[in-house]
Amino acid sequence: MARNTATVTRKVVALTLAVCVDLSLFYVAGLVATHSVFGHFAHLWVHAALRCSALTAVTLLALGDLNPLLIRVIASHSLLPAVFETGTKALYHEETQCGFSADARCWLMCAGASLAGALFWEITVPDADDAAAGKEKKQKARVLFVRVLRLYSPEYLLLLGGLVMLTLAVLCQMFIPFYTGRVIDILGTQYQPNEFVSALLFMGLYSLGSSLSAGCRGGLLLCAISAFTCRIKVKLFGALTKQEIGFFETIKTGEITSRLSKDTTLMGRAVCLNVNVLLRTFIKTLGMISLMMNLSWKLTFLVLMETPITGLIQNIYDTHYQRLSLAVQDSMAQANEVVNEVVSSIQVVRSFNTEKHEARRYDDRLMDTHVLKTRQNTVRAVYLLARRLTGLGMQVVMLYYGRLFIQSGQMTTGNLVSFILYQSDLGDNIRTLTYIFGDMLNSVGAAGKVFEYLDRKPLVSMEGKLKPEKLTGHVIFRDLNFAYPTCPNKTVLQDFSLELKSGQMTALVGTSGKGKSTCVSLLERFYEQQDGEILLDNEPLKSYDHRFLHKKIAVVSQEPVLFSGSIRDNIAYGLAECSLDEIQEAARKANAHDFIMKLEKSYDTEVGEGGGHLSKSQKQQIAIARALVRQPQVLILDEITSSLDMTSENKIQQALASCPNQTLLVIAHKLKTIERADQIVVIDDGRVQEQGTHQELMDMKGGYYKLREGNSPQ
Ligand SMILES: Nc1ncnc2c1ncn2[C@@H]1O[C@H](COP(=O)(O)OP(=O)(O)OP(=O)(O)O)[C@@H](O)[C@H]1O
Repeated sequence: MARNTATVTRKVVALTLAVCVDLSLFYVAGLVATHSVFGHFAHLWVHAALRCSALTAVTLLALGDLNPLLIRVIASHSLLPAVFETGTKALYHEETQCGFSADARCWLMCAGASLAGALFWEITVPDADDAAAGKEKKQKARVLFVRVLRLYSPEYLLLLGGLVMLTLAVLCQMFIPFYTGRVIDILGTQYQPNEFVSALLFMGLYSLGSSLSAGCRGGLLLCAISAFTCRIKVKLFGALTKQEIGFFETIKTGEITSRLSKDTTLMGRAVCLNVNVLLRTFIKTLGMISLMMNLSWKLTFLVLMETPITGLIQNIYDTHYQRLSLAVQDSMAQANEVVNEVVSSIQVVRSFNTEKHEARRYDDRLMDTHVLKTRQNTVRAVYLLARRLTGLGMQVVMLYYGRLFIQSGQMTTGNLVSFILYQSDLGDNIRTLTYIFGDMLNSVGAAGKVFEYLDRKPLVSMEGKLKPEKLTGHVIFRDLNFAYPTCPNKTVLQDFSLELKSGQMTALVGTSGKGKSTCVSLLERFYEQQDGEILLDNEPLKSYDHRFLHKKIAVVSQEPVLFSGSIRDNIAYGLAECSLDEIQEAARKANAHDFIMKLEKSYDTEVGEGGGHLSKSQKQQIAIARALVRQPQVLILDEITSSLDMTSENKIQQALASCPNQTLLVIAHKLKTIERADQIVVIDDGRVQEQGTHQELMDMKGGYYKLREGNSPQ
């Protein structure tokens, strides 16, 4: 706080000092000028340079630094009288005495003009100084914007059509106020039917042309936007599904769906529509200014003085509004997250009777959004008030001068009416021009988030190319060290080494949370180990082609996951060509065929969302069939017996025994089911504690023996 006060004081002192020095120099310059013996203009320019140097020195001394805005203000303020005088002399052979006499009005005019100019520059013209963080952000936004435009390339034809229509619409629209003024003039003076009819005819033609072109423009641009959004959504979805599993654990589902649904739409719509609005407004503004100049250049300059003030208000508003918009977006994503979580776990919510608690949680999140939205609306209300007041003030001034000009014969009543019509539109256009930059940055913000995901390289690479014709399924885990990306400090596997011999059954056992499923996740390449390597047939796992690997290594996990669709679709999931015979064969092995045939549409029965129409053991059997139909070389069964009855379990065991060349990795808590395994590996705290056959381990009376004893009721 104290620091802020000191800074403000220093700035006020600097300003006062600069004004005093400058006024003294300006006054002295005026006095000397009147008695000058050498050329007026040389004198004027020398003084301009002197003032410029003095102001720079004073500001540097007081502030210790000069930013680009200050340099611009100082330079334009010091040089304006000299430039103005020289220009007037060169163009009109006149002298205005603005720079020659020590006139305070001249000083005020120059100060106002240089401030307005610098302000306008600051708002509209980008600064090349990348050092400032804000500027860097804008620079980045521009790069993103150009990138979005490039992505529009397949729709360029539609966009071009839209732009042509847009130009036509704007040009036609611009002439309507002009003819309105003309009609008033014709009616106000001596009525001439021919002129009246022709003015009306032109007005009608221009209105028709403008409406038709505007309609076509809208249609073409909306088509382009729709095609673009679809393309980006598919692209983003593709990029997302390629990310490693750790990515989905760190990013919330709500955030991902929000990027996919909202940001892609915002990016497509806003960028394209912004370009449309920008061009339309730009063409219109230029046309209007030239028509207004034609009607009265003095009044036009007066009206344009409103621009820097509007720009400043707009700039302040944009900064606040954007910040609040981002906060609202985030807060809405958090509220959606609660809904996603509750809907997907509704059974848990019901059984723990936490409906009210969840509703409160949702309410809390919505309240955050509400507070932010209220703030956003307040900012908008204040902005609208400031904008209206400025506009109103300018209209009063314009009407006052308009009346004077009509009285002095410089314009007609019709001219003034046309001028007023243009002016009301011009104000809006200039506001739009300034606002559109803020809005572009906003929409580009959404594009930035989409690109962030599009450009993200998955941490677990999928670029392996190896697809050997023969695979034996010999797996080696060598000196693995692994921690999950979400808990990088908690080592789950430590110096973990294990060999899965080809065609043999290996069982991983151990108490909960010791790292058994983690081995499976690493074998599936869901994560990348920090140290060590996993070899499949003596080749690093990562060098295998992604599709090939997941056809050759299949997993049936603890929680079977099915997708909505038929049973047949679910069993053949991910396989381009898979006959019904193969599907039935796999279903028979998984002991699923009998129950499937009893269903009304047998293999074409819909399983419902997440397999909701089936029981847990039926889902598990289909998941097993899905793994078996691929005829994998390495089959992993992660605790599948928990949801199977004894008959199914026995049948599946038999079926698996009929594939003698398959490497089988089984994780089991029911130790009875793995007694016949070729090797049993006990895992404790991420290491192999002991390994051997059932009998060997029982004889050792170690960890396995204890587990077995604890397991004995089974
Ligand atoms: N996605 C994850 N992110 C962070 N930590 C995890 C993740 N999955 C598992 N863990 C942690 O890693 C450790 C080992 O988990 P893992 O699932 O491999 O154990 P497990 O032996 O298979 O247990 P269970 O028999 O209960 O399935 C546990 O402490 C667990 O909390």
